[in-house]
Amino acid sequence: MLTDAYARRFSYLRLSVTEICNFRCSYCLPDGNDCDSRAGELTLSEIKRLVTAFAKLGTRKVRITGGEPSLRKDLTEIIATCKAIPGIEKVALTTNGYRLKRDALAWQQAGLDAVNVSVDSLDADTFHLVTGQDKLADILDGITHAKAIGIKQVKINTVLLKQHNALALPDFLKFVQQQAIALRFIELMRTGDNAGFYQRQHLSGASIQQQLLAQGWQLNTKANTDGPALEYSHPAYQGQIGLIMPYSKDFCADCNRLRVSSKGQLYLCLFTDSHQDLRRLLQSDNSAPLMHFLQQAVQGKAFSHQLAADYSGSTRHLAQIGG
Ligand SMILES: Nc1nc2c(ncn2[C@@H]2O[C@H](COP(=O)(O)OP(=O)(O)OP(=O)(O)O)[C@@H](O)[C@H]2O)c(=O)[nH]1
Ligand SMILES: C[S@@+](CC[C@H](N)C(=O)[O-])C[C@H]1O[C@@H](n2cnc3c(N)ncnc32)[C@H](O)[C@@H]1O
Ligand code: SF4
Ligand code: SF4
Repeated sequence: MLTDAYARRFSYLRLSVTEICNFRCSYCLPDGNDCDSRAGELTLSEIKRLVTAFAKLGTRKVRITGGEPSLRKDLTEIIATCKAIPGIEKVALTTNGYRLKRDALAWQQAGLDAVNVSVDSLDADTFHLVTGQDKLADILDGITHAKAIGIKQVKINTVLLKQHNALALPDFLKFVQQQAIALRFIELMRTGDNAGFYQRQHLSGASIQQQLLAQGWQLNTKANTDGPALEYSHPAYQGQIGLIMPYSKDFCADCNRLRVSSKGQLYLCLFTDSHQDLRRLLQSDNSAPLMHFLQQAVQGKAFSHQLAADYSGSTRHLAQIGG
């Protein structure tokens, strides 16, 4: 099992498969792609070797992310490859939803267990303004479709933005009252590129948490491979509300995840400036050297990010490593 110096165990791999994205989310890639090349993206066989080594070291869940992972033409094969690796129990995807309606069935048939879709506003104009794409209705249809075809877990991610969705809690609550879906608010994180935007738009999730508790929402228990969200349920609501609050105390204490970028770099944390190139260890089916490297590398994982000191490491934006 991959275990770090603080006895944290890593059962969850976040694997980015591309840095490319077709959206222009104002907190992430406001000017669109700053990388227009697919050169150097991990190939299917490199992904297979990578995930095999992680699985032998105790990884049970792989979340495929990006950039926008659905822009990879071989995404369905990537899902099937990850799902077929002994030890991998759950294959999940984080997507902007652009290809959900078209491809969700193929992904589900390839073994996709879970999909998280970014929806920053339930108002079509605001959604357009924040993401640069006038596609809210399409993406909501895609979410309905993904649930209807039997993808076991479908969730929504909403970045909390002072200007755009700070006052929209009643709309989001109404949405989850009628839909059996978990909607998670993510506190906006400062990255290398978004300092000014962060200053203007960051909002703590604490007041939403207080409102939920005051209205009788109850914290759900977590599985070992779950991400950092605190998810709450209420008997009068079909869905759940979650909060991802990286600025809160002890957020990193139970970190269970590691990241590999689409170019095969190991990131021990979302916000670090040191990453290690794994590519040379992905050229052979012998997992042993890669497993040994990972076991050593994980000892260098810091206890926590340093966001409170405005330090984002070398992370310019989250499309670079998949959030
Ligand atoms: N700071 C920090 N933020 C994270 C971490 N993991 C997830 N997030 C934030 O939460 C966002 C949404 O995460 P998802 O890709 O939906 O994955 P998840 O929350 O692990 O999802 P589940 O597997 O459903 O629990 C990420 O893009 C990040 O913005 C983390 O380890 N550290
Ligand atoms: C980087 S995206 C990659 C996957 C896909 N393109 C998507 O948007 O779901 C993953 C998640 O990170 C979130 N995200 C991006 N930049 C962020 C930031 N600076 N702070 C908080 N969340 C951010 C997005 O809203 C999205 O839910
Ligand atoms: S958050 Fe996702 S969809 Fe939006 S620009 Fe970043 S990578 Fe693209
Ligand atoms: S910020 Fe780093 S240490 Fe903290 S939860 Fe995220 S990946 Fe883990």
